[in-house]
Amino acid sequence: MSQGKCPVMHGSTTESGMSNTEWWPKTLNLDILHQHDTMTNPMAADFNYAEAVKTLDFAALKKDLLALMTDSQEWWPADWGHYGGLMIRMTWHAAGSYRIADGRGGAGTGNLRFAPLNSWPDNTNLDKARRLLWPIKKKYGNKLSWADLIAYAGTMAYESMGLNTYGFGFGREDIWHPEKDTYWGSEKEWLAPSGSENSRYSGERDLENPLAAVMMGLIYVNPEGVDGNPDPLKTAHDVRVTFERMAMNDEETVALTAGGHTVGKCHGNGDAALLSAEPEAGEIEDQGFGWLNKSKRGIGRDSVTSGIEGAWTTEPTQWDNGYFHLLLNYEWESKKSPAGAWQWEPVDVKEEDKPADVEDPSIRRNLVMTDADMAMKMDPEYRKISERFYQDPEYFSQVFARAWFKLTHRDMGPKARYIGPDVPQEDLLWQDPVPKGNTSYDVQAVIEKIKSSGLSVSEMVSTAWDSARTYRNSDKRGGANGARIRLAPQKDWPGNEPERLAKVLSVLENIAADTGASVADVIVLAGNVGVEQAASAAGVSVKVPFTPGRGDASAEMTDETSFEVLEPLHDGFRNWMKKDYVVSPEEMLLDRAQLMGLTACEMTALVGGMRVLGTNHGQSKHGVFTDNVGVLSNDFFINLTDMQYRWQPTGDNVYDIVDRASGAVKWTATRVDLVFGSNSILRAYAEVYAQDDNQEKFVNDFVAAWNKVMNADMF
Ligand code: HEM
Repeated sequence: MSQGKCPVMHGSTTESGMSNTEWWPKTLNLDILHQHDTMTNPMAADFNYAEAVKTLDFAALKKDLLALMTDSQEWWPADWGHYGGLMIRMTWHAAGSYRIADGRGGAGTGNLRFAPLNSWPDNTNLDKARRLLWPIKKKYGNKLSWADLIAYAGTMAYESMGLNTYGFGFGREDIWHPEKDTYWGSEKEWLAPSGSENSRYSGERDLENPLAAVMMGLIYVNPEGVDGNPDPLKTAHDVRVTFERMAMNDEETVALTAGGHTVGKCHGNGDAALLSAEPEAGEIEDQGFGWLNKSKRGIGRDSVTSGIEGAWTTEPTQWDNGYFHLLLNYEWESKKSPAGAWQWEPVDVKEEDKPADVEDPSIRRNLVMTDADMAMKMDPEYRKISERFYQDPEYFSQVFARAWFKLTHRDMGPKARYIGPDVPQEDLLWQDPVPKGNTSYDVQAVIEKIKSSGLSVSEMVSTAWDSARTYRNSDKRGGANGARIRLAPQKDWPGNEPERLAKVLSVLENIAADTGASVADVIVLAGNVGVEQAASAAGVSVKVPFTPGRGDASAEMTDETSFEVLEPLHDGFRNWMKKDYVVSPEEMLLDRAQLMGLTACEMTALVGGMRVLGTNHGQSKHGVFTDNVGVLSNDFFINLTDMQYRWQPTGDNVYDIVDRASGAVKWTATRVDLVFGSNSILRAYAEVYAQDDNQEKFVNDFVAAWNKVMNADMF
C-alpha cells in the first residue's frame, strides 16, 4: 500500500462515491421497486402491525398523551406550559406532505423520522416534538408505530385544548428507511425561489405535478408570501393550488388554516444564523438533533423556527374563535420580525387582545398573521367562509374536526384499515366506500358460467387487469374492489377501451346477477379463468387462488372528480400511453409498478405474460412478438433475447424486429418491450424466463404476481 492512502476500503463501508444512476442518469432506478423489505426491517418477518396495535391499551395511551401536553421539560420548555401547538404542527407537517396526484407523502409511514423530511427547513424543531414523544413510544413499544403516534399526538393536543375531535383510526405501519420513490422536486437548493434552476413553476405560475408544495423543503406555501414577498392575494392562489392537491376544498382550507393557527405560535425571536445545521447534517454529538442555538439560550421565548414571531390569538392554548375575531376586526400591516421575516401585525391593538409571553404571564406580546392567514381575509371566497365561521363557531369547530380527520387519514385508504375504539361509524365519500360483498355464493358455478360465456382470454384478462390496476399502494386507493370500472369516470377512460369494456361488462354483470356474486368478484374471477386457460394452452396446469367478498360501489359512493387522478395515462403492462410525456414510457412503467407494490421480477413476469395474452391496448400489434397469442408461453422472453433478430428504430418509440438472415420484419416492439432486453437488470430477469427449462417457472411467477395485483386492495 502506498503511503498516505487510507487503509479502509472506501465504497462498501464508508462512502458511496458515484452511484450508477449518477454515472448514467438515464438508467432506470429499479431500487424504487425494492424498498421496505425484510432486510431493512428490524421486526420479525411475521410481525403484523395491524394485529399488534389491536392489543394496545388505547385508554392508557390517551391519558399519557394528555398528560404529556402540560408536562414541560427544561431542555425544550412548552410555550405557556402546553406542547399542543408544537404537536399539532408536527402532525400537520407529517400529514400535509400528501398529494393526490400520486398518493405519495402523508403521515401513513412515519417518514418524518427520515431524510429529507426530518431536515426540511419547514420541519425545523419538529425533532424536538418527536423526542418529547419518545418516552411514550418507548413505553408502548411495537404496539404503537411512530407513524400512528405522530398522527395521534396532534389529535390529542386538540382534545386537550378543548376541541371535540371527530375520531381516530390507528394502523399506520412504520417504514425503516427513507422512501426512494417520492419525487419532491428537482431544485438543488433549499427554498429556491420560483424561476431558479430546475424550478417547479412554468407558465403563469403552473406548479409541476405531482408536487403540492411551492418550494423545496416546505410543506405548502411560503408563510412570508410568494417567494418571500408579502401579497395575500398572490398567496391565496398558492394556498388554493396546494390545498387542492392535498384534496382540500376552499372551506376545508380555511378551516384548517384557521383551526391550525387558533393555537400555538410562530418562533422568530432571535438570529436564525446562530442555529446549528439540520439533523441530517448535524454534529455526531448532537445525536440527531438539529437547529440548536449553542451560543445563546435558544429555547422558550428565544427560540427560532420559521423566523416569524408571535401568536395568532389571545389564548393560544385554547380552542376558541379568537382567530377570526382578530383577523377580521383589526387592520393588519406588514412588518419584519426580530429574525427579519415578513409578518403581519395589528394596527392599534388593544392591550387585552395581546397574548401573554410564553414564559412570563405578566408580559404581553404582539399578535401576528402570516401572509397565508391574511389570504383568509383578503381573498373574496376565503373571506366569505371566514365570516361564516366567525358567525357560527360551532359550525367552524365541526368543519375543522372533520377536515383534520381527513388530513390525518386520507392516505390510509379504505376505512377497513382503521383500527381502535375511536373509529367513526360514518362512511365518508373521500374514503371511497365499498359495501361488504357476498361471500356465500357458489364460486364454481360462476366459473362455469364464465367459461361458457364466449369471452376470449384477452377480453377477460384485460378487463380484470384494468379493474385492478388503478390500485396504488401509496394511499391504498383504487383497485378491483368496488367494481368502479362500471362507473363514471372509469368506464369512459380511453385506457379502459370503453367499447370493449362495455361489451365484456354486460356479460359479466349478467353472470353476477344470476349467481349472487358481486360484479367486482366476477371481473376478477373471469381474469383468473383467462389466465388458467392460457396456462393450460401452454401445457402448464395452474389454479389461480381466489378469495370472494369484493363489493360493488354505487355512483353515490363515488366522488367522480376525486377518481380522475387514478386514470392511468400510461400502462406499460398493456403497452399503452395516452400521450407523450416528459418522462420516458419505461419510467412510467416503473412508477406504476411501484404504486402497485410490485418488485422488478414480478413486473417482468407480468409484462412478459400480458404481451402473449393479447392484452395490448387496442390489440396493438406492437410488442406482441409471439405467433401464439392467448397462450401463456415465455415467447416474449425467448424472442427478446434471440440473436437471430436485430432491433431497428422506426420512430415514435416503435421498433422493427428484423430477422438478421432474411432482413424480413418479423414483429414490432415498443420502448417498453425493449427495456427488458436493454436494461442490464431487467435483461437478467428476462434471461431467466427465456431459459429452456423455465416455462413452468414463468407461468407460476406470472400467476403469483397476477394474484398479488388482483388482491392488492383486499383489506
Ligand atoms: C396555509 C398554510 C400554512 C402556513 C403558511 C403556515 C405557516 C406556519 C408558520 C410560519 C408557523 C410558525 C412555525 C414556528 O415558527 O414555530 C406555523 C405554526 C403552526 N401551524 Fe401553520 N401554516 C399553515 C397551515 C397550517 C395548518 C393547516 C395547520 C393545522 C391544521 C397549522 C398548524 C400550525 C400550528 C399548530 C402552529 C404552531 C406551532 C407551535 O406552536 O409551535 N398550520 N404555521
